[in-house]
Amino acid sequence: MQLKTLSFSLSSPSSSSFILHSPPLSFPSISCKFRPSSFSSSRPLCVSLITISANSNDATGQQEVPTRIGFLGLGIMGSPMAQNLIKAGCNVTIWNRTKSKCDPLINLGAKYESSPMEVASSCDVTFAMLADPESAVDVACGTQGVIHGIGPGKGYVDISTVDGATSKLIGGNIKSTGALFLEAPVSGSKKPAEDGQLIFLTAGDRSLYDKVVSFLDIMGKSRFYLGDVGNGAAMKLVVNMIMGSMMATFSEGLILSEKLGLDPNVLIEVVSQGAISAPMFSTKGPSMVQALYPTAFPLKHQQKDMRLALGMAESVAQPTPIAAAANELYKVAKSRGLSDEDFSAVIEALRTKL
Ligand SMILES: NC(=O)C1=CN([C@@H]2O[C@H](COP(=O)(O)OP(=O)(O)OC[C@H]3O[C@@H](n4cnc5c(N)ncnc54)[C@H](OP(=O)(O)O)[C@@H]3O)[C@@H](O)[C@H]2O)C=CC1
Ligand SMILES: O=CCCC(=O)O
Repeated sequence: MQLKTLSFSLSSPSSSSFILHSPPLSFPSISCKFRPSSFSSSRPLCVSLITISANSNDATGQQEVPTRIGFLGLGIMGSPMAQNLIKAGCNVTIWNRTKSKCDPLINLGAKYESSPMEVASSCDVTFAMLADPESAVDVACGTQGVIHGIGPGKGYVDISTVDGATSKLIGGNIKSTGALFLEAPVSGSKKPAEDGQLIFLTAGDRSLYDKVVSFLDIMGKSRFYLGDVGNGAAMKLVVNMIMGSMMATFSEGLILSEKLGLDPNVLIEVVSQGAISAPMFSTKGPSMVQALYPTAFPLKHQQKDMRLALGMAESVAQPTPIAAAANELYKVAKSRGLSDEDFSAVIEALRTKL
């Protein structure tokens, strides 16, 4: 193994691409973050990358780094992710169904196009961060969708949390145009998105992964390359299935401690010092005790992920009784009008009148 430091400049947004001399495509699948030294958008950005090469002869590899970046879907996650790209000096073109959400990013220097098709047509690589399978398919493959603007030499990176079948459908349509496809769902919520600390779970075209690592490293703290399309989606859904069940059982514990006359804040403290300590409990617990649910991860999306994870488990005949029970709780919470609250509002589904 050889450690190698590479530098390149993103200071020429008008050129369509530039060449980064890179190692062969054989470096390990797990990479850590190396942050740019500055996030000022007013001067050229120098990004330093350290890549691990299994081969000391790297003179053969030349990697084209895309310069025109598209970003579709500017919700809770997409907005700060696109903002980090803009602040890092990238040349970003945006689109969102609700146009008003584009305005703050346009003020930061983003270009705007009026459809996913036009964004894909004007960019080298287009990222998308959409709500669910339906919106991800519509934006990629609908009448004004990405497939009508993308083609050979371009790439599409779908960061939305969807199931493997949806990702394969989108990937197949993108690749039929001659473009490359990468699924790249993320772990980490609103704050990690703002702080550029997301964890990317990628799968698909390895050559596209290699082209976009510098952008993933602006938005995230680590990245995994997991092979064929569907593996990133599956990993994401397993993680979120665990998270959804954890939150449901944590909610039961908080409610039960209250009913028993215990101080739930003390419960949170006890949990935080023991083997089941988790950042999620410490950060969300105190607000839950106050019945406050400021939205970082909407409850409707958590229920969507439980539903998709259960479907995935069904497809391989794997029993997941805990997740199935937790899913029912999220469905009750949705029926009580809590869809747009943070998913920690699932605790409300457990409140009963004595
Ligand atoms: N929030 C979180 O903590 C995390 C979320 N995720 C996943 O990331 C994705 C986005 O999440 P988040 O940003 O929180 O969600 P939001 O609900 O805040 O944003 C959803 C985005 O999808 C767009 N959208 C929804 N329906 C359509 C449609 N039919 N056509 C076009 N665009 C549509 C919305 O547009 P509009 O503004 O017009 O409504 C918006 O841009 C989801 O898949 C979620 O599961 C992953 C990790 C963490
Ligand atoms: O999909 C949402 C994930 C939220 C998190 O990882 O904190």
